[in-house]
Amino acid sequence: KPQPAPTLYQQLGGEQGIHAIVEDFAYRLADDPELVGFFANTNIDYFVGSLADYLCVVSDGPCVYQGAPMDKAHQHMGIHEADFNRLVDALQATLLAQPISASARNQLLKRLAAQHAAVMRYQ
Ligand code: HEM
Repeated sequence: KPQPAPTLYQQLGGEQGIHAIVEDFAYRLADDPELVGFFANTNIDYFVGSLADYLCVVSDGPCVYQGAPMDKAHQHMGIHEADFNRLVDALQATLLAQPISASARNQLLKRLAAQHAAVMRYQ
């Protein structure tokens, strides 16, 4: 009997895989002098949990995202195009450091890139 194609969530390693992604990503943000300032007033435990839920939903996983929509979540942070690209590069480095296939990595980056307009809406 043919097996259903694995969801992107499964390809990312499910709950454990996404946990590892957000953890690695948070360390990269903290280590990046250009990005860390954006998170100066952020509750990092909350952020990491909410980002994990978000990535789970975006990858068709069995989660509920209860945070703000992407336009409101980032409004008036003064995010410039270069900041956006830098954050995506940090995420790319995270995904490369995890046991994730190129196909899954590119699918996730594509789904997140689709949020560019929303994130930049109120900058
Ligand atoms: C496609 C790109 C992005 C995605 C998918 C994304 C996703 C998220 C999510 C899910 C949250 C949690 C929101 C909540 O729980 O209400 C969040 C918060 C945040 N994001 Fe992003 N983000 C993106 C781009 C960026 C960029 C480019 C920056 C800055 C350079 C940034 C800075 C922040 C900060 C500082 C917070 C925490 C806000 C707070 O403390 O309340 N994000 N983001």
